[in-house]
Amino acid sequence: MEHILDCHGVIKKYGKKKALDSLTLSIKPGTILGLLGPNGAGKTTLMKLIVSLLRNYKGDIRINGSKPSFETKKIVSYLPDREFLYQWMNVEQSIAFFDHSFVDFERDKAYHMVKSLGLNVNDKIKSLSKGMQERLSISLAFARKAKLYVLDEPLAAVDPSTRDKIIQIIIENFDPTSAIIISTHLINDVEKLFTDVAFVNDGKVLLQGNVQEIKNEYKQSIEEIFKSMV
Ligand SMILES: Nc1ncnc2c1ncn2[C@@H]1O[C@H](COP(=O)(O)OP(=O)(O)OP(=O)(O)O)[C@@H](O)[C@H]1O
Repeated sequence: MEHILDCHGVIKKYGKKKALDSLTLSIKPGTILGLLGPNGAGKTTLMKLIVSLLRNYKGDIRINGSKPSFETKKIVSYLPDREFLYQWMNVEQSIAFFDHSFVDFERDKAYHMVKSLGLNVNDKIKSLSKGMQERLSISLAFARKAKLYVLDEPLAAVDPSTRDKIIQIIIENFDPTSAIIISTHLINDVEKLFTDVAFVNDGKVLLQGNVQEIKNEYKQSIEEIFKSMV
């Protein structure tokens, strides 16, 4: 089966600083990968390379067989780790904006998701709390019918019960011909979402594999294994 994402020996430097140091990672369709690593491990750098926001790297990155480019952006839905919504818009205008921006955007799905997460279409973005904006951002990212979803710390600001609800929505809507990468520090809270995890530290992948197989092998929780490795 062809990988949706293949990264091989990826090196990315900022000046003399090596943010990624021969990083190798691959993802098959049907994978929900937790990208786990401490601050500064290289998670955001890797995600920005995948979504073609950063260039000038060494090694090889392939998305569905192609190098990251304007073309691959069409099949990758990206949720950055910073606010990206236009504050002057309301929820409905944000949905319309995404609808115009992406051919794979499913407007009805977006309406359904924002509604089930307790948002009103007339809510002004600037009046929404950080957690409410996160609910909208996640709805917009998942309303695209993408091949690869790249979500940088998407669940940090939402309360635990909303987090569970979002996890439920992601699982219910997950198309097994696609794949998701999610970076997070909230290992225990979101572990149930992952089929696979990759531990990243100092720009390298220390361990990647299926969650259940890793747990069986190490006989510890993912968080315990993670803490013993990084
Ligand atoms: N624009 C930049 N210029 C210089 N160094 C950078 C830049 N962006 C990131 N770095 C450095 O690259 C390394 C990896 O950073 P990155 O943001 O990818 O890590 P991260 O795993 O996403 O961290 P966090 O969990 O804190 O968001 C860090 O040492 C960081 O200081």
